[in-house]
Amino acid sequence: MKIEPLTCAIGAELTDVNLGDAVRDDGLFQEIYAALLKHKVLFLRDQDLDKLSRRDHMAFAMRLGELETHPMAPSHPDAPGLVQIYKTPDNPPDRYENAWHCDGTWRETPALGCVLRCIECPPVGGDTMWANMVLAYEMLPAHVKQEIDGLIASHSFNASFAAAMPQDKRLAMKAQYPDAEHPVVRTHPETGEKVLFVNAFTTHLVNYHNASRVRFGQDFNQAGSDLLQYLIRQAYNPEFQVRWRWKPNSVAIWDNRATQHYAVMDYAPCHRKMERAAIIGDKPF
Ligand SMILES: O=C(O)CCC(=O)C(=O)O
Ligand SMILES: [Fe+2]
Repeated sequence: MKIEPLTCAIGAELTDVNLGDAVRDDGLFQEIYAALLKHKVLFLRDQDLDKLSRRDHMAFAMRLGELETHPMAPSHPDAPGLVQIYKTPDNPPDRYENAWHCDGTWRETPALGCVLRCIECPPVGGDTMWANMVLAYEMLPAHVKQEIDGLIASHSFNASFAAAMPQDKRLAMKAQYPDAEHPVVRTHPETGEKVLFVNAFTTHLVNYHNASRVRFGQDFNQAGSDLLQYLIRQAYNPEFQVRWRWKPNSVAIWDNRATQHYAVMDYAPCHRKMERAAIIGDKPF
């Protein structure tokens, strides 16, 4: 297996390897996992269904942990647990993955990561981008790092994906997934790296207003929301990003604990079919 970095910031392509082999080969799996922790998102081409079956797609993901179910997206009929993200003329490209986000921060335990395969894609367009949120944290000015140390933020499903849902559905979702609170800076459980952990699902800073300091005499609510917006914007910096051009049978594996991503919706009225196994993560600290 060869590992070729795609940018200075994030992402590497794995070549000369079939992901299916890593289901049964521990050494290969460990090598891929080490590359994932280092590069944060890995890409592979030509992982056809006859080489990497749907069952093996799920089995590879299950080496990382238990599979997550999705409240809205349907599962594949032959592979329950594999979520279909199919954008077709009957299910036209909508506007819910084209926001910089970290998967499932509206849950108590956001996803550890995902394994996403492209089944069908438009001739051009429909790329996905990822951002390195460890680097985004590192590059913050020292006084901002100090200011956000110990801050907690609230995250809501309704803040992003559900904004366009009918109210009764939205309320049902809220009952099932009450808002979750997570540290603004989380520690990666395996690498120990600090990660800037706010995104499109983050609604407000929970304990900023209680800070016992006056900040330029400003209203704390406004200052807190300015600070949150500034932190959320860090993922938008191209210096922290990689952009991946899909082909059928390309696969991306991302560490959701250290990244955000954005699926570019620029391909209507073309089709795009993706299949995704998400892995349950732990509670951020
Ligand atoms: O379709 C994609 O490229 C990614 C969509 C997404 O946000 C996800 O699978 O979590
Ligand atoms: Fe996502």
